[in-house]
Amino acid sequence: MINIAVTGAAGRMGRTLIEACARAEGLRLSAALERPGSAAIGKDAGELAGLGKLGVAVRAGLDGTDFDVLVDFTSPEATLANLDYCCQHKKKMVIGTTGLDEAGKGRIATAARDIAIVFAPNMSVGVNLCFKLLETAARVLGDEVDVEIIEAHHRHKADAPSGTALRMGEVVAKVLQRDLKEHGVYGRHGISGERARQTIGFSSIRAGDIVGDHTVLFAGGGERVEITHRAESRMPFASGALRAARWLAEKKNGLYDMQDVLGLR
Ligand SMILES: NC(=O)C1=CN([C@@H]2O[C@H](COP(=O)(O)OP(=O)(O)OC[C@H]3O[C@@H](n4cnc5c(N)ncnc54)[C@H](OP(=O)(O)O)[C@@H]3O)[C@@H](O)[C@H]2O)C=CC1
Ligand SMILES: O=C(O)C1=N[C@H](C(=O)O)C[C@H](O)C1
Repeated sequence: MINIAVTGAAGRMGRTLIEACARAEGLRLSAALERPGSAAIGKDAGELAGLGKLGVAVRAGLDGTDFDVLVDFTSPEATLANLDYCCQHKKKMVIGTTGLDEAGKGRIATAARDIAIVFAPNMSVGVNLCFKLLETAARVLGDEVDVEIIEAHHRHKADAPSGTALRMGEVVAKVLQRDLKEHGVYGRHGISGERARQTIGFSSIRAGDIVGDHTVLFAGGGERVEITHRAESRMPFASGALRAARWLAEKKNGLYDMQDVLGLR
C-alpha cells in the first residue's frame, strides 16, 4: 500500500485527487493539507471531495504526517516550501503546479538529486500523447509553416500561458532548433506588423469554467494542421498524478515527467 498525501486539498485539483485516491487500488490517502488559516482545516477530506467521510482530517502543515508520496497541485510558493520539507524528510513528490520561474524549477532539479520527483505541467495521457504528435508535426512541417499555440482555461487560473502551452512551445522549438526566449510572442496588440516565420505565438483565453483546451496550429500556404486536446474533466490529471505516484515507488531519486511515467521518452 502506498500512502499518499494531497496538499491543496480544498482546491479544484485537490478535491479531484482525493476522489481519485479514494477509488484507487493500492493507494491510501494518509494525509490532506491546506493553507494555514483555510476554512477547510479540520474538515474530513472525503467530505470536501463530496464522497462522505474518509477519516482523514485536513491539516495545516506536513509536520507529524505519515506518507510515501506528496501530490502537490498548489502554487509555486507552497510547492517550494513543500519541496524543502520533502527533501529534509526524504519523501517523494508528484508536482503538478505550474507557473514556477526558472529559479523555482532549478530548486526542483536540485532537490531531485536526493529525492524522486515527477514534475509535469500536464499529467493527462492525452496531452502527453500530443507532445509526441507535435514532435512529428514539427519535424515534417519544419520552417514551411507558422506555429501558433492557443489555450483556454477557467477564469480562476493564475498563470498564463498555461504550463502545458509553454511545454508545447518547448517541444516544437526543440525540433525546429529555435530558442523560445528569442522567438516566443505572447499575445499581440496594436500595429503588430507582419509575422516572422520563426515566431512561436501564444494566445491565452480565460473564461467561465473551461477545464483546459490546447491547440497547436501549424499554418502553411493553402493548408493547416491543428493538434488539439480538450480536457472534459480534471480526472485525467488526477489519474495521471496517481499513476506517477505508483511509478515513483521504484525510484530513489531523480527528476522525471509524465513522458517517463508513460514510457514515451
Ligand atoms: N499538471 C497538471 O496536470 C495540472 C496542473 N494544474 C496546476 O495545479 C495548480 C492548482 O490548480 P487548481 O487546483 O485549479 O487551483 P486551486 O486554487 O483550486 O487549488 C490550489 C489549492 O492550494 C491551496 N494552497 C495554497 N497554498 C497552500 C499551502 N501553503 N498549503 C496547502 N495548500 C495551499 C489553495 O488554498 P487557497 O485557495 O486558500 O489559496 C487552494 O485550495 C495550478 O498551478 C494549476 O496550473 C492544474 C490542473 C492540472
Ligand atoms: O490551471 C489549470 O486548470 C490547468 N493547468 C495546467 C497548465 O497550466 O497547463 C494543466 C491543465 O491545462 C489545467
